[in-house]
Amino acid sequence: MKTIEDLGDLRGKRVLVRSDFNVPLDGTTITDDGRIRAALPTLEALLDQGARVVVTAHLGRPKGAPEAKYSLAPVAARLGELLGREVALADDLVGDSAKATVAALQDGQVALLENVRFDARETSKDDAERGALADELAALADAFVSDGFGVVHRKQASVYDVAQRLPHAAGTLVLAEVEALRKAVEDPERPYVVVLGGAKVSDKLGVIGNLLTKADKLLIGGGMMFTFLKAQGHEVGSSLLEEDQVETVKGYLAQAQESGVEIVLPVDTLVAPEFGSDDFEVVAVDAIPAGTMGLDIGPRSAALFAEAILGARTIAWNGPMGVFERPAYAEGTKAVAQALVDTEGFSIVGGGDSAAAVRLLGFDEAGFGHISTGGGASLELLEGKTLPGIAVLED
Ligand SMILES: Nc1ncnc2c1ncn2[C@@H]1O[C@H](COP(=O)(O)OP(=O)(O)O)[C@@H](O)[C@H]1O
Ligand SMILES: O=C(OP(=O)(O)O)[C@H](O)COP(=O)(O)O
Repeated sequence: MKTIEDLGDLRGKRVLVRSDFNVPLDGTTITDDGRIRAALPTLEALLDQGARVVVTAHLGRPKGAPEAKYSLAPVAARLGELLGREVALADDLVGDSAKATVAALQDGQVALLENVRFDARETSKDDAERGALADELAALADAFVSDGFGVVHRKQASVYDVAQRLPHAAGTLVLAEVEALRKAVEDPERPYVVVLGGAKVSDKLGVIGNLLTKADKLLIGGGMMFTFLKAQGHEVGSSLLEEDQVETVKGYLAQAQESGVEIVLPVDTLVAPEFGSDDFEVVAVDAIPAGTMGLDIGPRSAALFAEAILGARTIAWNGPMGVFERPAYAEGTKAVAQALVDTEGFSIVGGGDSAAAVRLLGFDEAGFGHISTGGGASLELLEGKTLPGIAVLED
């Protein structure tokens, strides 16, 4: 991959940077700014050279139209504080406001475009639609730097198509992530254990087929566990469930058995009648009461998972074990994080929320082998897949 240095002298040049600023928010308060901090080295390197930096990023999953709760305004403010410079926020992505904001930039100044997913073309499956948006984005800049590692697994206009239209390079975050993760991908020390959880169940179920050919053990917690429990014939109440994936998961369970890979599922879970309720209890996974939802793995499961992690030489973890944002449902995630710190194996934590969980629960980042800013992206790299946002930079 080309680096920023390969782009030559960037003084006075308009450089479009794709960052991943998909940070956890409580209203308009950023609860963990790790992804913004991770973007700073590239932005500072460009600004120090006198480039005019235009940043594009997404927040959440808006449905292709502006929605106030997904505005990047809190991110612009935090980025300005961290850079120690004013960050102009355009009201739109490629409209009059964006054009005027970019035109007003002086050398060494930075602007942020409003949420790229407010434009439905960003995530379109249609090449021509994405291409039309990429043309408009490319018209705002002289060069493109891809540094949003958390989105390089997405074939989206601001990640993939725009790179085909401008001289391009990988930013320092993308380079560092790929280097750190490639080591684990190519020759993981064994036993190699992968821990999966979180809420993006349909996305992440897709990686399991390939992981079953790589890992020795898969530990499944978080929102993902209920589709597995259902596939085993258990009732899961009102827990997060991908009903249409139950058959696929049955296939994974059979595949694992044939190939000698162990899939470790929780034996107990913390349930409550509704999200946020303090009326919770721990039940066995074959006794989830109707009308309750599973919000964390239970203590027996946490001990089981910790034991597997402590016995491993390489551990990749993506996705919290429960709704860790509420202390009452954070114990499973804490236990897994603690085991990752205690193990003698090399540990990789991936994902916006998983990395945030580690910090918010008070763990020292130095206790982990690598904390990746990308969950889906790091998992797909670990699967051995070619990621569109990386491949396009290798051309
Ligand atoms: N049992 C569960 N039910 C619903 N949501 C859950 C459950 N367990 C974890 N989560 C949620 O998963 C979210 C993180 O998922 P995800 O985005 O997949 O992880 P990451 O960003 O680390 O890749 C957290 O906000 C957490 O509250
Ligand atoms: O948060 C992200 O990914 P992650 O939850 O897999 O770490 C990225 O910003 C990608 O977001 P997306 O999964 O909505 O494309």
